[in-house]
Amino acid sequence: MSKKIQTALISVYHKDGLEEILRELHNLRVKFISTGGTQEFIQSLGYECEAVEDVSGYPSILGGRVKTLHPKIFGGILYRRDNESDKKQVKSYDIPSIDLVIVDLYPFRETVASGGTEEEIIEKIDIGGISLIRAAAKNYKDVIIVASKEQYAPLLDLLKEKKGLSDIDDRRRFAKEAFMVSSGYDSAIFSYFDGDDKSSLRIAQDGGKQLRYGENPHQQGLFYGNFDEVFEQLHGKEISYNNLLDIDAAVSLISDFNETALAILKHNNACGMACRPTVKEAWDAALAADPVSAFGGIVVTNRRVDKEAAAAINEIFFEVIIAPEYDKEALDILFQKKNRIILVLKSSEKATQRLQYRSVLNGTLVQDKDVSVETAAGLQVMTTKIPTTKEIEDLLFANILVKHTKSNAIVLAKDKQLIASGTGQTSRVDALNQAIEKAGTFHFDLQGAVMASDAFFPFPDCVEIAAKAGITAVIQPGGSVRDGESVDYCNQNGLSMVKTGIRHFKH
Ligand SMILES: NC(=O)c1ncn([C@@H]2O[C@H](COP(=O)(O)O)[C@@H](O)[C@H]2O)c1NC=O
Repeated sequence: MSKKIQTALISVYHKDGLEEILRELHNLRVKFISTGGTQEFIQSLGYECEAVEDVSGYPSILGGRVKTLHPKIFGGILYRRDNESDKKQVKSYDIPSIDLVIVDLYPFRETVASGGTEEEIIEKIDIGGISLIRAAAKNYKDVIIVASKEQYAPLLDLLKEKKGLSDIDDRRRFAKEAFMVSSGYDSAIFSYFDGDDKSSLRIAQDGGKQLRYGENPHQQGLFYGNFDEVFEQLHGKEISYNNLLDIDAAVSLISDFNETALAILKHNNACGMACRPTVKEAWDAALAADPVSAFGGIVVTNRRVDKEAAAAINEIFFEVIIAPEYDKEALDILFQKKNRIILVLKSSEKATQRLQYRSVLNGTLVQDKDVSVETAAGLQVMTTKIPTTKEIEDLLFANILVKHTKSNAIVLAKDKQLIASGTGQTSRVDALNQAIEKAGTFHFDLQGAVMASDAFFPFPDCVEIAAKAGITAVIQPGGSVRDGESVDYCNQNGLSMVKTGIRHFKH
């Protein structure tokens, strides 16, 4: 059954965006009841508005901690319009009927994010507003609840197109959104109190985006997150589930490099990467590692893409390009392919969360993101031979790459260029053999190249194979009971080896 709005209770923290709603409600002769600041705002626009205090007969107390929390307000929202006993009670206690509630909660998340003090944060835990939302949403059969500014547009549609008349489906939709707001709000409060304890997991992610499908077309997919906060999409088709996985891997990888770098990724692993003075040179060197795999991949760089780089990149087919900036002429070239996704990385900080979540069995695994980036100062030389300065640069370069490669992983590099990697293998020897074979396929000379391993060498077999292939320096976490055997082999065969003490498994 359609219901008409007669009285609206409005209590909003941020007043902006309300003007048009007030105008429409006023045109529909809706009566306003409001809390202090909101009442002042409504009256400043020339509309009549009754104070909550005048309805309840009770002042706002405790510095505003208690203002709407009164039976006359909550009775007016919660009474069942088709229940005779409720109707009698409402009449006898002189409770007004409230059929629209508009709330914008205290900005709790924002206060935490802006580094507010504990006292400021606690005061931003909204009590009355959240209660109004829950009450109105519970009684959606009779009441419309607008629990955030996101719902102003749907409310305006209702006011303009349906002259304020709502049916039960409309009101239930608003109620659903309201519970999303209230549960998200409480989860944020819980997370703040929980801090680093992780005593239990409450995740509230608003606004899930339906993707075309999941990993495969027969699977459904959704993305919960704020893509637009991280990227500006300048061009191309809709981003898919697999694109998002690759984009995440690409941004994580490139964020670990300070100098000009470019990587090409396929299925979350880098199949090409190099650091060079210009993006074009980095592209050429990255592509050389594996021009076959690069086809259809994701390109990411940490520098502005110019015309020269764009022209070179444009020569092969790839799905996505990510960069912090593009020259206009570069975009003219890159726009040539209709579906190509062109992204501006606006903020790499906002691109990542401190924690990683993964569904396992009937639960969720949570861990800190692997943000460790090893430096020369932290390396411990294990062999009598000390790596040269150039080898150390290559070792650190390869070590970052191996951290971002699926385990078991081996990365071979030279002159800050990825030569080849062994990815996601069930043994470290297999990973190394895969890398050596691939280097051969693309005619790389491994003489003087370095090897990085994501975890320690359980046996000396890897250094034996590597030495025979021409590798001269090795970086690994260390920690195997047989480290000594690998070190002995290196010493006898003129290799240097450093350990980082940090394992980088990526399962
Ligand atoms: N204490 C209460 O009874 C109460 N009732 C509503 N509020 C909040 O007060 C704010 C609006 O206050 P004002 O209209 O005075 O600017 C809104 O964010 C609303 O969610 C309250 N404040 C916090 O709990």
